[in-house]
Amino acid sequence: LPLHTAVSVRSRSWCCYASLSVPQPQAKPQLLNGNPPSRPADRKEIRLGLPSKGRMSADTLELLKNCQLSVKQVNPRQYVAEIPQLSNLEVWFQRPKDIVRKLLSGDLDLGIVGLDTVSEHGQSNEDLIIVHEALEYGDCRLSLAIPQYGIFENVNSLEELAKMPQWTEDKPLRVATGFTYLGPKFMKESGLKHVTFSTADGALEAAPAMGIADAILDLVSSGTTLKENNLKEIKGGVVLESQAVLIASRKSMIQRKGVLETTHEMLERLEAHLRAIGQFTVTANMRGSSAEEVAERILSQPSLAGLQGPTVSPVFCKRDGKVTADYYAIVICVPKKALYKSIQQLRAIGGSGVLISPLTYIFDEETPRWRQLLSELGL
Ligand SMILES: Nc1ncnc2c1ncn2[C@@H]1O[C@H](COP(=O)(O)OP(=O)(O)OP(=O)(O)O)[C@@H](O)[C@H]1O
Ligand SMILES: O=P(O)(O)OC[C@H]1O[C@H](OP(=O)(O)OP(=O)(O)O)[C@H](O)[C@@H]1O
Ligand SMILES: [Mg+2]
Repeated sequence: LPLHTAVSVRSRSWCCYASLSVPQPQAKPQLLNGNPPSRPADRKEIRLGLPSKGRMSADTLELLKNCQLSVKQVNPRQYVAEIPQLSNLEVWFQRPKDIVRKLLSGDLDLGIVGLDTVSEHGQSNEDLIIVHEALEYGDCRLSLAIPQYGIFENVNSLEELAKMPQWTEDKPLRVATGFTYLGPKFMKESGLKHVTFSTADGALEAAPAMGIADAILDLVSSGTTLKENNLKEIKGGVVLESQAVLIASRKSMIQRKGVLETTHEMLERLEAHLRAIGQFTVTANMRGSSAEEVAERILSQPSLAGLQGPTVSPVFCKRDGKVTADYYAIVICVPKKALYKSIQQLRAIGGSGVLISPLTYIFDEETPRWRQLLSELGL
């Protein structure tokens, strides 16, 4: 019977193809390196999802470029690209929420999106792992906001909002939000009983003035949009602080060849770069009688200790036929914020010819996040 069934189904489908007299337009598969796309289960390539547009997109490409992981995209409307530094990796440009969905469905292995998107669309799914939780861009918060006017004029906290007599079972607080998972969860955890939600894709700040909602729950960064729409945040109303994060599928890291290694390389470069962007390398010359004496002078200044103490090297010159070292070259790392104070302190102890250079990477002996990831994966 199985054989018979197989044959008959096959012949039926042959018939079906034969009856199509008009050639059908076929969706042209997107080719990467000349290869047709493979099915999720048997694909060999590693896939990284990056935001295709919106405010995260340019900053994500910029960060990767600064980590020497430039994305090679043929043109902005092509959704597939590569990072030549990472072999066997495909980059797919997708909307942030689709990146999270596709990580869960196994169609992507890694992704960069805002923490808000992971929390909303990942819904604490165990397969999603946040590999780097602070990529230092896309900063915003998911926050509850209410009108500055009318019955809300003297309401400044979530507690006060909850206590307002206006909210009853028949007439609940109406909240407009795009965060239909996190919103109700937050309100429930905050003990607000009489609440209903409505949703929209954008421009939520208009909802209270339009009479559609009493409050909104949306992303805030500078606060300008709220202010321009006569809305205010309230104490205790922040659901989540968000910034860009690197996420990965647990299943992919464990099962798909090469995903864990690629995650490690990306993590190392990201950590080393993000550590470096806060620092400058400072080199200077100092007159001194010995390297130790120069080092002592440097270490007497609070802003000049560097990451692991100063490097001091003799600068040799020939005088009266003899090779001597009257000067020493010093190299230290200085936090960008403390740069001017450091220069003043260097000058005060006799530093001259001060050169400042940006740093690309600071590699530690070991990356703490990598250890954490391995333990989370049980490896
Ligand atoms: N005002 C903001 N300031 C900083 N980061 C923000 C701000 N708004 C959003 N973000 C971050 O950028 C991510 C992408 O937001 P963006 O508005 O580009 O796309 P989206 O809202 O997901 O889609 P769309 O608005 O096109 O429907 C958000 O998930 C969040 O992490
Ligand atoms: O605090 P601010 O700096 O003013 O930023 C907050 C605004 O930015 C986002 O909107 P976006 O620009 O993405 O428009 P959208 O509503 O169409 O998503 C967010 O939804 C807020 O409306
Ligand atoms: Mg938006």
